[in-house]
Amino acid sequence: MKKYVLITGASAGLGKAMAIELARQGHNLILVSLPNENLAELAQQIRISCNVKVAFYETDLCTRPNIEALVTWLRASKFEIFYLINNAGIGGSQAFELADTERIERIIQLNIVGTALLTRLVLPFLLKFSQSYILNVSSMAAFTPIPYKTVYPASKAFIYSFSLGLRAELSALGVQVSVVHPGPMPHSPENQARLQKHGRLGRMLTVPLQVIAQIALEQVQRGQSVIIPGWTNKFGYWVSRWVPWSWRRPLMVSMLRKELSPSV
Ligand SMILES: NC(=O)C1=CN([C@@H]2O[C@H](COP(=O)(O)OP(=O)(O)OC[C@H]3O[C@@H](n4cnc5c(N)ncnc54)[C@H](OP(=O)(O)O)[C@@H]3O)[C@@H](O)[C@H]2O)C=CC1
Ligand SMILES: N[C@@H](C=O)C(=O)O
Repeated sequence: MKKYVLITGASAGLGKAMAIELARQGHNLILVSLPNENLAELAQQIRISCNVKVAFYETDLCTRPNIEALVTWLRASKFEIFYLINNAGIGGSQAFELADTERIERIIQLNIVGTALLTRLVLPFLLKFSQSYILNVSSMAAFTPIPYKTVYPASKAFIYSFSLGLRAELSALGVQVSVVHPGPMPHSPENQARLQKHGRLGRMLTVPLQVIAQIALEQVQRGQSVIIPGWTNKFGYWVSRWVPWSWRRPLMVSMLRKELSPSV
């Protein structure tokens, strides 16, 4: 039987890094992301370099019909899926009063609704195995409110709570649920520009993409529930638990205002 790992948001960033790492370990993959982002080329590169099976499906996971169509395709193709990685997610920094309502809706649809619905619909595939895995990608943003990001951290707090609840519910059925909380990942020009504005702090919080992918996948294999890559992010988690929000709030406001200020 050919077992597959299904990864959403696999065309770029962390999703792509995890796809490559899993293929190196010999896993067959199903890659999902938005149309027209060279997913076919990536699939072919991975097939050739890692000698594994790679299928791909291009869709916008912001709508329920698209998610249902994806799952219909998975069933029709008779894939045996033992590992689901819910990685696709969007965010960004902007004053809430200027935010486009469509953008707000897409963040919630993709990060929250899409993750919950896809997980529910893929679960029957996972339950066919005596041991299977779900890895949800949250963010360090899950642990604190963030002004000028507002909806994004709230969506990632959902992923954190959803993952822990689901883990408690599904462990008896042989499905292990983990959640990873990356800090900032400067792999796109937009993210690099934002991080540069935080100078040394931004650099300290940054863990290379491949390292995050390796840590996340390794910790899943060890049965870890909450995965926080990098000691600076672990310290950030500790701060979010023990330093009152009233103390952290002015710092957050100033950091995020700096991030939004025009580049010099
Ligand atoms: N970037 C960062 O600093 C951090 C990111 N995260 C989280 O990590 C995850 C990966 O982030 P990152 O690697 O930066 O992401 P990228 O923006 O680099 O890539 C996002 C991936 O998701 C796909 N995607 C975006 N929108 C949709 C959609 N509507 N339907 C289907 N696929 C979609 C993209 O597809 P396509 O290429 O086709 O557009 C792409 O493959 C996300 O959940 C993010 O919230 C957490 C902490 C920090
Ligand atoms: N992708 C998110 C990273 O934290 C963001 O847009 O802020």
